[in-house]
Amino acid sequence: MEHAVVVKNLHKSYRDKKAVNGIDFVVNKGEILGFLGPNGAGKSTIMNILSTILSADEGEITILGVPLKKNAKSIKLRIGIVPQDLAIYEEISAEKNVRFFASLYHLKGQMLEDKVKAALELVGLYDKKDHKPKTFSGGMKRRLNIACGIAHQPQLIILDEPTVGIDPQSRNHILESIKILKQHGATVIYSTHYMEEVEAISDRILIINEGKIIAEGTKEELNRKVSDEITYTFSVKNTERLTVEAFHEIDGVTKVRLSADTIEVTSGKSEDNLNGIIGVITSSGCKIHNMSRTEASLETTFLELTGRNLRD
Ligand SMILES: Nc1ncnc2c1ncn2[C@@H]1O[C@H](COP(=O)(O)OP(=O)(O)OP(=O)(O)O)[C@@H](O)[C@H]1O
Repeated sequence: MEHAVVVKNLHKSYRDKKAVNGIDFVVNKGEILGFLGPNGAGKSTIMNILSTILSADEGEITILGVPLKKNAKSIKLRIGIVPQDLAIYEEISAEKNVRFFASLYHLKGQMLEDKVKAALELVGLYDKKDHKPKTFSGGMKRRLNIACGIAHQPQLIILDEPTVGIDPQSRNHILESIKILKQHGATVIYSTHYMEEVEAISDRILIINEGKIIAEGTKEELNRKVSDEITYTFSVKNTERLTVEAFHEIDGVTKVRLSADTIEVTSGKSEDNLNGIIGVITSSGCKIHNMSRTEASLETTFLELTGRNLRD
């Protein structure tokens, strides 16, 4: 797999505060990498270092095949940066904003106009191109911020919490836009503390906490790291004749909890034993009213790995 970004042993401190504490990761070409971590985890620091805005104290970074050290200027022209704080001009039209930022990348003439139009269309603001951002909602400003960062059609796009505090419609629009950028061949690094966003769009997820990467993988791989188990919960009547032992005779069952109207059976995920479990219940004369299944979610995985809730 070709790598768009390779980061080795990255460190960054602000005076005595260690914000990034020796991290290594790669970003595969063409993927959306979700950077998930709570406030203060170090996400912005890493995004700013990759964006060439901040310099690292220590570490080696290669972006699009070029070492970042000594090549920041040329790399900057090949990447798109969508900063956490809005970087738009409130008093000039949306179109002029995008044109200004795109022109910083040496675009001119018809090529510039085409890319400005494409960027405004991507974020759903082309019909508002003549309006000034001061008249926009928070979500529209965030969308314009993205258009400004990506209009030059960079190979690598770095977005730092691009959906903070916006309406669901704008959020969905932004997530869809990012998927389209990937379809057009871009590599995307996306930092957020919203679990559902990384779940919705990431090919791979890095979980960062206190300046360290504590887990990485696809959503499924991360969940498997914490638990390979599934719990079936049955709402029932007449549990008097049921015994815990009867369930433990079924292959894969690891835990059973019985109460007057509920049965919880935990089992290895890969076991094909649901029929056996239901058989034990019904053959004892129990009537099942309802059943649900619970697997480890990214939320529970995060809690397990960090001891912190993402929304704290
Ligand atoms: N300029 C700075 N001076 C001193 N400390 C800083 C500075 N910038 C960040 N920090 C500290 O470094 C740590 C990492 O901050 P960073 O902004 O990278 O985290 P984050 O994961 O992006 O959080 P957030 O979601 O709040 O932006 C935090 O403890 C933060 O307070």
